[in-house]
Amino acid sequence: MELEAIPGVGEKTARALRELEDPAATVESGDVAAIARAPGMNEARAARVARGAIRRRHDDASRVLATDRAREVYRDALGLLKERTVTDYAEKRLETFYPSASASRIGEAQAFAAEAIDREPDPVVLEALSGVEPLSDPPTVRVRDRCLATADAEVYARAEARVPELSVETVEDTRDVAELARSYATVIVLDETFAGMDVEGDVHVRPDALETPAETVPERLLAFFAENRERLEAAAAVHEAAASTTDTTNDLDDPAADLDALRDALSRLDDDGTIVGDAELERLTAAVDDLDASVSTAESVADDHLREAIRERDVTIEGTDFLSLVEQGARVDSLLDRELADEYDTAMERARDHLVDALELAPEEVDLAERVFDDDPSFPVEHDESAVSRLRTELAAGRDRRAARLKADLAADLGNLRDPVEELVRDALELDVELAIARFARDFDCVMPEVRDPGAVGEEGGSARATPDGFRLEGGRSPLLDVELEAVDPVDYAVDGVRLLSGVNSGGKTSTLDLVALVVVLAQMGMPVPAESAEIDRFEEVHYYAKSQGTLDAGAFEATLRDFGDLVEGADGRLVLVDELESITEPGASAKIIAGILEALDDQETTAVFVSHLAREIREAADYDVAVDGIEAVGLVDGELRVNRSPREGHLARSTPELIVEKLAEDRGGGFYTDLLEKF
Ligand SMILES: Nc1ncnc2c1ncn2[C@@H]1O[C@H](COP(=O)(O)OP(=O)(O)OP(=O)(O)O)[C@@H](O)[C@H]1O
Repeated sequence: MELEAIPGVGEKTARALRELEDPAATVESGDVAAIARAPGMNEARAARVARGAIRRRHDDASRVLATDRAREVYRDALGLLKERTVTDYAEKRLETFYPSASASRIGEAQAFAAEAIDREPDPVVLEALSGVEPLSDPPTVRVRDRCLATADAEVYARAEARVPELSVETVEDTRDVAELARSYATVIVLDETFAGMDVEGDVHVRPDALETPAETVPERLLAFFAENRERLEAAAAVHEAAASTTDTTNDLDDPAADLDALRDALSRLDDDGTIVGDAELERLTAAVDDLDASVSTAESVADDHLREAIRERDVTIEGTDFLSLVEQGARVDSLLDRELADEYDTAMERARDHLVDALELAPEEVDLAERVFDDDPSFPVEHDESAVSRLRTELAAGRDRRAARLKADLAADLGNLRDPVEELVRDALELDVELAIARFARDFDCVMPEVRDPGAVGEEGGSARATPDGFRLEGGRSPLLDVELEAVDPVDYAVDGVRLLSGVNSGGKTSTLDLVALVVVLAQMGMPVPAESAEIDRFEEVHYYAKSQGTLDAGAFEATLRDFGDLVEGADGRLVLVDELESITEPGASAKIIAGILEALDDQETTAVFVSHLAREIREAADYDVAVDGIEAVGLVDGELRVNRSPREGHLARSTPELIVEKLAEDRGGGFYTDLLEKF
């Protein structure tokens, strides 16, 4: 796939995306975290790329959100969903859901959401999700005791790119390789031509070394798993929590990775990528570290023994010995040797035993240890430094061999888990996306709406675009209202064509427009909507104009009129929601302007609701029979309006002033108020 063909992906972004392992598949997967792994990419940009890929797949160039207020409603809708995520990933992933006019895109998103809303948002699963994050690549580890060698310039370049962990050295002949083997513990030669050479040291000829990084640099896998340990454990916990809930709707597919194998592998790995939990490696490591201290303690053990022995011994010196001692400076140790030979042997025995015990030496190491204490007798006892050094070299080599073998074994196990854990984590993160949708649906008693093909209903044979069927809501309850959900009165409202919506002050006209906009935006995102039932046309564009704050100056007024000029000349299949357009200028002119706009829209296949307090005046100014709906006050109770929030079709609602005059007329029984009432 041409990455540049994705809307919003330029040359620079495409170049970054090409750094991914499988750019096309990753971008198509919608996996925001995986896309965000491209260099210089963050999750917000990754979400835009994923959205672009979705648009491309569905050949969807629609721009449903046509006005600022429509975009605000989308942000609110997205906000309600995002509030219900646990992970940052799910927040960003939800941004790939946008209101679309493409039937196939809406269908795809609806299929995802329909499955999601069946899930049970179990608190244990949500808790477990809090530790899950997308897997991250640790910084490159430098391995200094191993190198790659080649005589080929091309192989050299490839080796540097593929295995940045190791130095790559140029060699021309076996002598060069031998030279390298003296500086590096292990040399991996990449050229077949060196096969069969006889060089001392740990030298391997492995032309496939670049293709088998798990063997060549097991450290890479170990570092990856060490870095991601907590995320992996959390993802495993999510799978287990999901599997253990009583509700089977929570089951994830069988986890991609064998969780026991994963836990076992992780238990063998330290946070710095080294091996833990191997008694033999621990013994060898401790032996190397404690060697000097143990030698010196062993000396003390021997000295203590000798000191004790000497203290308790009566030594008789023959006269000649004594004389030679005095005259010739004969050494005391020769005397010691003779007099305390047995004791000295015992002392050395104890020193050796101490060393073997303290370092927990294995039988094959004992021989070297014994040589540390087989010097000439002396007091205090002295060790043989070169024997200590040999022992140290032997132990360190044993430790390194063991560590290398364990690393290779562990890397082999982890290599099998590398791809499955990607899936394990992605499934857990995707579960969070689904649970957010499920919680949203539950919190607001949502239903999956029916998104109709425009013109598909009510038109014989489904000819070209028919009269719009608009929208039909039953029991809609807007989560955006400033009252508790329990206190929200459900709203029924169905509109096809162009309507004026009249009603008392604070009756809920603006809230009705908000509800309609929210339901349409959510529905075209493929999401459930807060209603008992909802059917909507698949709108090409949503134009929602909020009420202006006060009268506009001449310039702003002209700009607004131009907007509406464009609007009436626009394409079919739009939803137009306008709130009290009259507030932009004086009432007389407003009524004429609104009437003119309604006339123009009525000729088109547009669904429109204009909220206005000037319904009567507009009707008079219009040259056709404008349809008017009304949010009615049922009456005034204790100075408070009782309202039926569901607009009544074909009904011009009485205004608040009219209602108050009516009440006064009733109270006083005739006179001024009754006359006044007649003027309405
Ligand atoms: N369906 C509803 N359920 C409960 N309360 C509602 C509902 N709709 C609106 N309200 C309440 O009424 C208030 C006023 O609603 P809204 O602003 O939509 O009325 P309006 O008819 O547009 O008012 P105005 O004519 O003054 O512009 C809201 O802030 C909300 O508290």
